[in-house]
Amino acid sequence: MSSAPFQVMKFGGSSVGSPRRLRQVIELIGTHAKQGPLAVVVSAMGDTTDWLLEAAGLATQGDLEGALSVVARIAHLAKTNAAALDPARATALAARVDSLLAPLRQLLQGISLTRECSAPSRDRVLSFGELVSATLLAELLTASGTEATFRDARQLLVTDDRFGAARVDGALTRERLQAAVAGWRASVPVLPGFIAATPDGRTTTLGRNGSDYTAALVAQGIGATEVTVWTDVLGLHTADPDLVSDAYPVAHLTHGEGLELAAVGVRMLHPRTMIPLIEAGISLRIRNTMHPDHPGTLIDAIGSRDGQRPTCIATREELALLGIEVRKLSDQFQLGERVLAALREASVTVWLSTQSANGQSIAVVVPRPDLLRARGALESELAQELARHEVEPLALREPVTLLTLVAEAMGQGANVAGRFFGALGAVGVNVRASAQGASSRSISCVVDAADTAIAVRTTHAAFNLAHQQVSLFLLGRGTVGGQLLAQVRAQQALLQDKHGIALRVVGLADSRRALFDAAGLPLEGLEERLARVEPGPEPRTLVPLLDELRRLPVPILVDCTAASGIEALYTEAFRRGIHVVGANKKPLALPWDDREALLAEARRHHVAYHYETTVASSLPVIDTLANLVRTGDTVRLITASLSGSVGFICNELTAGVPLSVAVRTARERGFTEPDPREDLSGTDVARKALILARELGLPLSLSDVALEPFVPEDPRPGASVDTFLHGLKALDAAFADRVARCRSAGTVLRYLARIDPSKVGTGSPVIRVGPAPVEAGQPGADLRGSESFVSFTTTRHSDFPLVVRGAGAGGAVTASGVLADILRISQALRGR
Ligand SMILES: Nc1ncnc2c1ncn2[C@@H]1O[C@H](COP(=O)(O)OP(=O)(O)O)[C@@H](O)[C@H]1O
Ligand SMILES: N[C@@H](CC(=O)OP(=O)(O)O)C(=O)O
Repeated sequence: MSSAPFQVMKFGGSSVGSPRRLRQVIELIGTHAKQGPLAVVVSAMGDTTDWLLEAAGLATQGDLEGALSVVARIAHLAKTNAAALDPARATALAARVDSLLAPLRQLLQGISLTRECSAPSRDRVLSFGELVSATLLAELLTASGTEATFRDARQLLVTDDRFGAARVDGALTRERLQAAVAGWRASVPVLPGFIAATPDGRTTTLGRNGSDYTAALVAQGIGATEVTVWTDVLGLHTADPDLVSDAYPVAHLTHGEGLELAAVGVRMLHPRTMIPLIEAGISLRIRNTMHPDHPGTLIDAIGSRDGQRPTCIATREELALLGIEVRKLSDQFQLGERVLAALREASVTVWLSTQSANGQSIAVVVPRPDLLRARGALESELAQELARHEVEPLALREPVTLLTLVAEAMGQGANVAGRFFGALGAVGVNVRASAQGASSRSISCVVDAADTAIAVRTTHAAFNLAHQQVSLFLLGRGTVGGQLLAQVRAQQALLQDKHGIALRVVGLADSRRALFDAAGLPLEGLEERLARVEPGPEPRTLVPLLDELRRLPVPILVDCTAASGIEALYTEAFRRGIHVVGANKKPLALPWDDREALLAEARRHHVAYHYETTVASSLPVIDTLANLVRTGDTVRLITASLSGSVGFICNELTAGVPLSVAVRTARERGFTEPDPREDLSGTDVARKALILARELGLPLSLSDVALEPFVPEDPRPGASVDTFLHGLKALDAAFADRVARCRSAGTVLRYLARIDPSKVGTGSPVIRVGPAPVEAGQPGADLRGSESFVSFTTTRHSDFPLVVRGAGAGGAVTASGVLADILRISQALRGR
């Protein structure tokens, strides 16, 4: 037992920030200490380090009172935690906290008097967080029955005097640790992370999140084989789980991938943590204190052999992008070298640098807090050139975020860069600078801070999710809209599991109300929720919501309304890169030039506009016609029964049902437009016929349609729907008579559209819509229920027309057609 190798465990601030978590930590250490020798490294409790920075800032402004109140906050957190864990010794532990913090109070007083906080003073201030937490943890462990001792890291870790981000003297540190470890077996050593000291004993810090670096150095120094970093997430995730709710923990990574992730800014790993681990072949585990049974993430020399394993997206925020450009190209200039050397000299971390191929310009990304220093260094390095106007004034962009994709096997995948930038471009994120390492393990780019969340979510989804997220903004909560919501709800799981498409309804609106949530609206009771929203006095503009929609993955505006004037909103959507799926016929029946302009706008912005359901509901009519035309066939005649509702009414009439009853039933079954006059007047059929004719490229308009209404025009067009339905009774007898005459002639009454392109230029109407008797045996004679049919007579289909036939009306079928259009967009994008 005594020769068994040590285990090193690091507990981050999140693990010791509350009594509940601290209790778990003490239990974990107790369990592991029984199994073998253990060394513990601990961070400051919760946000203590941030608070210490705040206190130093206030003191520097001369606000001692403010600074001391922050110290009181820090003391309160420590005392509360300690008292909760060891109530019997609460008073003694509180006194301990006060005595530990007494020098901090003095230090802040000094800073407030001089109004200056030097780098060494700042590091001293910051050291108190870890000193307090490590001291208390050792005491609480001992009280709980696990013998533990505070070991001051400042006597073990030796660094240079670059305060704030000190460099470790590896050899000296190892020497000291090796000498110390012999005394660590009897009592668990508890070391403060993050802090160290210069050879002459001045306190330094290793840089933010430096405690895991401490743990790695300790492991290397004492010959441990494994370091476990305990935190508040189930391991290293495919992306920051705070930004991407779909991110998931990665089981196994190589040291190389870990190094890359740390180097590009994954907050949970200090940039230098991996180096001692790689040097000594030590594996790193990242685990969740609250789920000690979960294996978390293992990072070791082997990594995962799984070629399909996930790709991580790392983000580093709070950065600034500086651009330097030479006005005239000169061989002697060596701009890049000089810029990087000047920044190195000024101790400015450079997160990314990228030079133009000819060396004429360079962009560097630096931490925002270092910006002044970076500018100063560059301006003095290039002072002469700037004065002679040989160099452009420095260009600055802030705040920006560094976004990096990391994967060991990335070089083997096809077109990773294309997919990465393509995904960003598709959601309108501008890439300000980019770089791909020679290692091919990562590809980085710089985006505006405001775009961080959308950029991470989008690239994460493009590379990691077995499913593709599709964001739907649904207009209209009538029959079709309601059915669509029901179908999305019913199909969601299957679409995600079997087809890899995650449909998310992010918005629902009617003419006066809207609900929107970028994270997705819960579908249960959604329509009722919308109905409860207080309607605005005016029809509301949805354009601001389009601005939110455009930022989501695969944004689609789904129009299930019959609204007029909606084309303005479509145009706004297209301009924002939003696709449109419309069941609404009106935008397609606009004057020819307006319709063409609308379609051109969609093409210009490379977005889809699908409207298959505008003609015969979900029947594949538009698509079939488009394919005939695309493949070079010539359409000679289209005959169609395009109104499922009027078709249904014809069948009811044939069966002896009075007109007024038949219309009412059709409306109740959702076959008619909300106002059945649109169907009975033939306007709706005329629109559909026009849409079809226009698909043939015929620049016709509604006024070109020779239209005979099914039911004579309502003499009171302003009357309510109910009044109109009531009034239909007056026509029952005439219709019964008409049907009887058809029957005796061996025909069936139908309401047909005929599109005859040969009539173009003859003066006869190309499109005719009206009631027509159809002989038994002819297409359309035996339609059942609300069936529609479209028959295409073409050069290739001349003897037997190509017939598309089936249910052509009703909320459910139309909604299914809308859903199919939505899925077409998603599939086309995936295929691409
Ligand atoms: N790729 C990632 N995987 C996991 N966590 C991440 C990732 N990127 C950022 N984080 C954030 O890092 C946090 C853990 O790091 P940190 O704040 O240093 O914790 P601790 O206080 O335990 O050291 C997580 O809670 C998460 O919000
Ligand atoms: N307390 C220091 C060091 C550290 O590593 O903290 P954490 O383990 O909570 O990330 C910081 O906040 O930077």
